[in-house]
Amino acid sequence: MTYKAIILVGGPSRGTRFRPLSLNVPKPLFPVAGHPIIWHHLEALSKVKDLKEVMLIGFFEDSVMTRFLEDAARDFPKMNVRYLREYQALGTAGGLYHFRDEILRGDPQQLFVLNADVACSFPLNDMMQFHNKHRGLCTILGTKVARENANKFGCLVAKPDSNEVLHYVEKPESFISDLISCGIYLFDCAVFNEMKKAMLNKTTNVDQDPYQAQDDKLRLEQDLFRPLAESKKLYVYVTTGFWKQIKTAGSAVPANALYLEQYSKTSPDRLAKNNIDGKGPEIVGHVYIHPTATVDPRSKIGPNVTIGPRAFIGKGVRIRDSIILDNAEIKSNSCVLHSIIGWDSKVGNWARVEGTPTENYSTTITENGVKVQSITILAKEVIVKDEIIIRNCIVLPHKELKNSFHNEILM
Ligand SMILES: Nc1nc2c(ncn2[C@@H]2O[C@H](COP(=O)(O)OP(=O)(O)O[C@H]3O[C@H](CO)[C@@H](O)[C@H](O)[C@@H]3O)[C@@H](O)[C@H]2O)c(=O)[nH]1
Repeated sequence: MTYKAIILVGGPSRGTRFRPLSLNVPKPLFPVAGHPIIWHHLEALSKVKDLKEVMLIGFFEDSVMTRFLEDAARDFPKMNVRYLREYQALGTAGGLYHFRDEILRGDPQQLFVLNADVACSFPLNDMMQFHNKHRGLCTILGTKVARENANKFGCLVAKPDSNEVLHYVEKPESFISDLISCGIYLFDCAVFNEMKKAMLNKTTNVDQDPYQAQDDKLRLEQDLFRPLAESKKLYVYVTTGFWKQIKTAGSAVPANALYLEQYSKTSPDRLAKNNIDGKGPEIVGHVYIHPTATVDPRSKIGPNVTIGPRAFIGKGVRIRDSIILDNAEIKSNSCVLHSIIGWDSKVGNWARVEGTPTENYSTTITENGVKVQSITILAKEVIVKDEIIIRNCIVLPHKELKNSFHNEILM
């Protein structure tokens, strides 16, 4: 059996909820646990035997992906990783259908398709085993979420014994199931025939099907999964591993924590350790420090912290549950909690940058005109002066903050 994989990376117009961080880097390339979000997808795919090619499909300009593709070629030399650009947003199945000849070249039998905006333990080999036991065309990776969050996802009702999907409803208005789609799929390549039918159905049955969006996009969720479920060709593999959607900028922080925890089990050498002689920063829990970062031995870091390339962390600094991006500086005795500190930003001495951990899946930034409690984000090149407190704020690039702020979006 030979495999290929697709990562649906979307495009510039889709990164809006990831602002202000997507102003500087496209969301799929935002670093989490020391690597771009989709690097983690590649790492998981690299462990699938007989998977030789990964195609990123999206509508970003080609140049956006160049550097990432070079790094991927270095880090995953056994896989050919390429970028295929849609001339416009074609929908989650539209790009696959458009590039079908390219995808089917070399005659792969099965195809993984992964949404870019998720953090996951990616149990791909388990999905393969499950997939090869049923007679369906598609296995969806499923997970359970809290009932009140379920309608933000594709919801599945499956037969308890076989896990055959009986109903698939994308973001239903009322509750139908707490079993949801993780946006990770394994298809038999024969699914392209079903896509062709879905495409024809869409172009000929305009106005007739209330479930279909009336536009020229082809979507896996609305146009393909329902007919596949009706013809008993759709199955769900329910994972107990971790999974989290990365929609807002703040959701990068919990995603970071999940990947750091994974490192602790699969590659503990990637994580920072306390020096045996007690010299060096005090490390609490899971922490990733880029080798080019400078961290003062009198600081205390962790848990769930990533410190990026060339960052500088001064003496007496306390950081937890945060991502410090490239070349950021946190000066002496400052405290950074539940926050993202943007590229080249500077936090002065005795300052405090603090957010609120959020467990829900809300993507709204304000409610009734008031900023909701969430991770604090300093975008690129923000300066926080000495002794200033920034709590529960989103700060746009190039701002200099000379006063303390709470619960605000600072433009
Ligand atoms: N290439 C390409 N990619 C796209 C397009 N539209 C969306 N994507 C990519 O497809 C993924 C899904 O994005 P959305 O369409 O925004 O859907 P969603 O709200 O994230 O919901 C999807 O994911 C959930 C799990 O995270 C699922 O539960 C849900 O059913 C659905 O698949 C993202 O990685 C996005 O970048 C497109 O036109 N072209």
